[in-house]
Amino acid sequence: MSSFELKPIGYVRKKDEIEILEEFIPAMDGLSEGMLIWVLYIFHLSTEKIRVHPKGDTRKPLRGVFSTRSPYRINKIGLSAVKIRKIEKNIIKVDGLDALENSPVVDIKPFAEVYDVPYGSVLSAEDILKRIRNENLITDYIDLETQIQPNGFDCTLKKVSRIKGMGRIDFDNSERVIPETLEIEFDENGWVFLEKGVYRATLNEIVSLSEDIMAFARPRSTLIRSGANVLTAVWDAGYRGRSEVGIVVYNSEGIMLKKDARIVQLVFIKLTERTKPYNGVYLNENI
Ligand SMILES: O=c1ccn([C@H]2C[C@H](O)[C@@H](COP(=O)(O)OP(=O)(O)OP(=O)(O)O)O2)c(=O)[nH]1
Repeated sequence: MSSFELKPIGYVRKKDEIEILEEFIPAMDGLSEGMLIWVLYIFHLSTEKIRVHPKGDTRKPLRGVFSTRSPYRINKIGLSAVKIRKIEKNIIKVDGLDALENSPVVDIKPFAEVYDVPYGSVLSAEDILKRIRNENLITDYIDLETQIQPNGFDCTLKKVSRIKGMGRIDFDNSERVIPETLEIEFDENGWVFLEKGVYRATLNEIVSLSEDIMAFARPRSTLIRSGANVLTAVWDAGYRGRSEVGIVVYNSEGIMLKKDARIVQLVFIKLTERTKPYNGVYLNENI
């Protein structure tokens, strides 16, 4: 193919406003306010250049256009990641579109964390929901709406146990001993009383981390305000299981926890690249 044609699907009518052509209005179905989108448009006033001065500054030496964001480029294609502020019929109002008036728009597509964020970043609620839908990031939760948080996911109490005996930790795990535990029963109303001390808790949720996601966890602040804390380690990429955390009750009055209480928030972080997945003894634990 030596060349091909692109047709405009709309135009930038004024700052931060895209007017979609009548015939392509059905293609807007599914776009909503607040959504992050890529807008691909044409730098219609620019000319084709193969080497450019970065930022148009002639004091800077010429560079290959592929290593710059210059509008003077071979196919004159511009792209901008913007947030939809409002949709009015065929007008999409956005924030931060870096395009001149009358620029032809040639495509719009959703910004997708999975494809478009190659570097590390904390997953937002929307990203977590997508990964729950697409790759079962979390299953066996009780109520998605209650447990999803702006940048994390609240995990809930399945069972709590007393730690019996002593642990042993060495270098290569060959002499490792993980202490036994003794489960504490919930009463007939589903409550458990924990006196001052250290406990081990199992969470209801099954977490399945793909090779590009890890997680940390923090206690809910309500727990801290009640004089208790949750002890957590690192959730490795590739881990799957119903995780266990420590609970420390500092309050000499103790604490009451109800079955399924939300105790700890997981925060998911995307790695800079896919990594060798976790393959330790806790893989598929408690499933
Ligand atoms: O508070 C936590 C933190 C992590 N995990 C899960 C996820 C993690 O990937 C796995 C193993 O944790 P870690 O790597 O800390 O285990 P380890 O003690 O180093 O043992 P091994 O290397 O044998 O897995 O346990 C928990 O259940 N609780």
